[in-house]
Amino acid sequence: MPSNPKVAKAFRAMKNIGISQEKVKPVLKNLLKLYDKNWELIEEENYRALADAIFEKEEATDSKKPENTEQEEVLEEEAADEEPERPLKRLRSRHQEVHSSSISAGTSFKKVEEQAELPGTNPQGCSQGPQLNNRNAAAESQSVPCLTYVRNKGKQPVSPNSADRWENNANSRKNRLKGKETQPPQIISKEKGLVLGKASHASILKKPKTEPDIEMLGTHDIIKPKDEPYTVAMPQFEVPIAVIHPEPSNDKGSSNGIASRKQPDTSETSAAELRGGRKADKDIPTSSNGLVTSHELVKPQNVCYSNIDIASSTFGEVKVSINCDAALGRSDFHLPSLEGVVKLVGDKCLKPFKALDPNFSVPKLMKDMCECFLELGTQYNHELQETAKVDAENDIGYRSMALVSPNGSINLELDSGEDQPEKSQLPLPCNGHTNSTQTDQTTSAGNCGSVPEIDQNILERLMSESPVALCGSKNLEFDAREAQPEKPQLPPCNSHNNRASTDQIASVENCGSAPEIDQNILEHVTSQSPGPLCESTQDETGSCVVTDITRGQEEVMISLVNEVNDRIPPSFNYIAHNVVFQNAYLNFSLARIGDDNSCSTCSGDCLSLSTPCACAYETGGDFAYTKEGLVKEELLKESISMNRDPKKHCQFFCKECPLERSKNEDIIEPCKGHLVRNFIKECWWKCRCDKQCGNRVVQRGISRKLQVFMTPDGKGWGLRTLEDLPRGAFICEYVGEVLTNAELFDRVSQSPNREEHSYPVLLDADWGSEGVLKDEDALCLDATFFGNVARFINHRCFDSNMVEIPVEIETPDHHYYHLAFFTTRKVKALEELTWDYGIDFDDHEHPVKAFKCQCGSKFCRNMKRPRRTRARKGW
Ligand SMILES: C[S@@+](CC[C@H](N)C(=O)[O-])C[C@H]1O[C@@H](n2cnc3c(N)ncnc32)[C@H](O)[C@@H]1O
Repeated sequence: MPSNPKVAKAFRAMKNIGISQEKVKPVLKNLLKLYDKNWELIEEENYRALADAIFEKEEATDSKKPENTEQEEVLEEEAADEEPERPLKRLRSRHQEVHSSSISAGTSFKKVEEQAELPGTNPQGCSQGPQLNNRNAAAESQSVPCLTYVRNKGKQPVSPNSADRWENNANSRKNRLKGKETQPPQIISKEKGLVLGKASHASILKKPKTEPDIEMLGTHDIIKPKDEPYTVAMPQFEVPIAVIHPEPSNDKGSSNGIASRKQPDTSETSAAELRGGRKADKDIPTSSNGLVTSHELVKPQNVCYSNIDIASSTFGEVKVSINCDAALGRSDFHLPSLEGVVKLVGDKCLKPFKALDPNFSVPKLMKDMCECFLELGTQYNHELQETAKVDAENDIGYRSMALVSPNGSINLELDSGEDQPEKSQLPLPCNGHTNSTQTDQTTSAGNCGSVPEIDQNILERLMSESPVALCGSKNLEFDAREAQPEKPQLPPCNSHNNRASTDQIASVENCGSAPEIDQNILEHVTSQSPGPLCESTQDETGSCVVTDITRGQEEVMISLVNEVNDRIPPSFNYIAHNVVFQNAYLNFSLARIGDDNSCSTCSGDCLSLSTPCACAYETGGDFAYTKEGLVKEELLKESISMNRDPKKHCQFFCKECPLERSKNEDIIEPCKGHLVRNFIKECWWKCRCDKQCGNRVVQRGISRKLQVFMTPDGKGWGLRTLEDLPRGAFICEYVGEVLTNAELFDRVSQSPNREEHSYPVLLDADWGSEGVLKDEDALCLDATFFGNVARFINHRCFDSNMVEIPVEIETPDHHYYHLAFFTTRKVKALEELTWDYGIDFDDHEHPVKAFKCQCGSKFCRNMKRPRRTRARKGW
């Protein structure tokens, strides 16, 4: 045993997740050096830093060199002063509770009949459906409880030929999390004290409690994919952040996924020069601000907004200074925290629109910022100031200052730069500073420099939207130029103002030293916003056509046509992968994926193995896909049957249903039930099979020829296939913002027009494994503002040609998963693709008003009477 107990403990922790000492030792040694022997950093989150660094190292090197095996050497070498490798994944210093659902015992399913009964033949009828998808049978329905519960103790693969393999699916899934206390699912059972109430349609809608701001910070804990650069501080405000995705379709950023730092660019050319294509004028006034280093700040010549100043140094530091005269002479003004201001601006600008208001502009944003500053400043709030002080103690990349002149005019400065001198405490209220829009006259922040965390999103938006790009002084291997996916040439915009087009992209590219930002976000803001799809042209027949609504974000181009009416393409931000909105808790860590949840010894294509690997446990010991990449019959039938007749399937009932909780926290109605769904589990990073392994389908993205079109029957836009499709084919994932159920409730309640199209679905397939699910774990997806092609899929009652199946990719914790659509039958080219939202058309109390169904199905639930109850898949 090593003499240092901390080392021994680290070895033990790694051993627990299957990592040998040989692998741990060199990495631990490096980490110790890197963190100055700060064991706290290494130990936190159950040695997550260490585990991640080990995995990264493994991924980065094809050949593994055998290391010395003596643990003691680690200690001996702690003192060695060779330059350690940087950890390949950046860690966040904050502490975070490792969440995971407790495990419930698996449930044995009844074998489904070959063909699901049609509604007409089933007097019980299928239940009504969801708007926010939750196929919970409404409580008045006669739900079929699970009668047997079998625990898959051995986790042994089940014979692929076993007729019971889908029965084992749920068992294995419930057992997948290590070290979790097992507990049976909440089943309809009076003995367990669960109430099986009737569906109440009279619940009072109540705004959910909003989390305090302090909790909003640091709710995300995301490891970036190896192909992407890492972000020091994930954005925390209203703009969603990209969720990890396994194989970016565009090969951008660092090829090996290692975000390393470049040496600072010491060239004399400043970012402003690059943008303007000329050398900096050394006579341009420079800042004397204490926060700025000796590098000159150069004002670009093309900035002409009277109350905004932008200056950059030769090292790429940039300062944005906003002058807000409106506080002039106001004695009631007190300096608010910048965090508060940014939050308020976020609320004001972003909340109502999400996809940017077509009238959005940076000057307007800055004006809003000044107004918010004034608003908060005149409602002096001591608590806010305290928060600012606390936040100021955090080490953050972006600094900001708020200066108030003696005459009350405000000068806000946003400053990006990591080599700033120590932050100064903000004396509050601060009202004795010289105001100037000239950076050289700006008073030192030392006198008034609150340094709260500023939303990186705001900066990124500024980067992409501003006529002058903001550049940070952080130099990373990541080059914004690489971040631009190769996009097909798009026809010129003819109906909208595409502010974030190539000009802005170019200015970001030219920065050379882009701040460290999430590549996905950069893509969103540079290529997506503002929302409208503006590449529509008219073809010779006068039809509106968009060549590729994905703007190059999918492997295939997806066109849009309107041959029916004058409606122009909708305004939204196309994203190929989910993004996290705000409070949703996604805990991705390779360290959480044990060996029994990945195939670390596989190579090539797992589907060709004679005995299925560990990744097949989830699906009862057999892979979910055929060699042709289609979902296997049994799983498909089971999934279809679940949608068509949920009452025949196993449901769980939450102890305290998040849906009901968000409606009324004081009187929480009984849970109306959630289906226990079968998951597909795909191989992933920790697996050693290759990227083309047949057990990786959804993560590879859309491959079929699809088209968005205007439906002729009043359903608005729809999605259709341009090729014949076999049964069981993957079409697309439902991509959108990952929100908590409470956030969604909030969003929908605040929506000015609730009757408009809404796109949320619940990720409730595993809610039952928890006692009381926390708000941040009760997730859903909303594609209203950020989404992919799935947002165009229309509803069809009962006999839709697609079915959704939950897919586990990055995390065994099923709070978060992917919702993937597969065909339920052969589909002919040009047929519309539909899925059954599961809406209860009679639920008039639902926050989202149901549309009048035009699905045309002979089983349409909206037409047929008497009503059938059917649980929504959504809310
Ligand atoms: C996910 S969106 C589908 C795309 C939508 N048609 C559009 O134009 O953007 C859902 C919305 O489409 C419309 N919709 C979907 N299925 C429908 C149906 N069967 N009948 C009538 N409207 C439908 C409703 O307005 C619904 O809120």
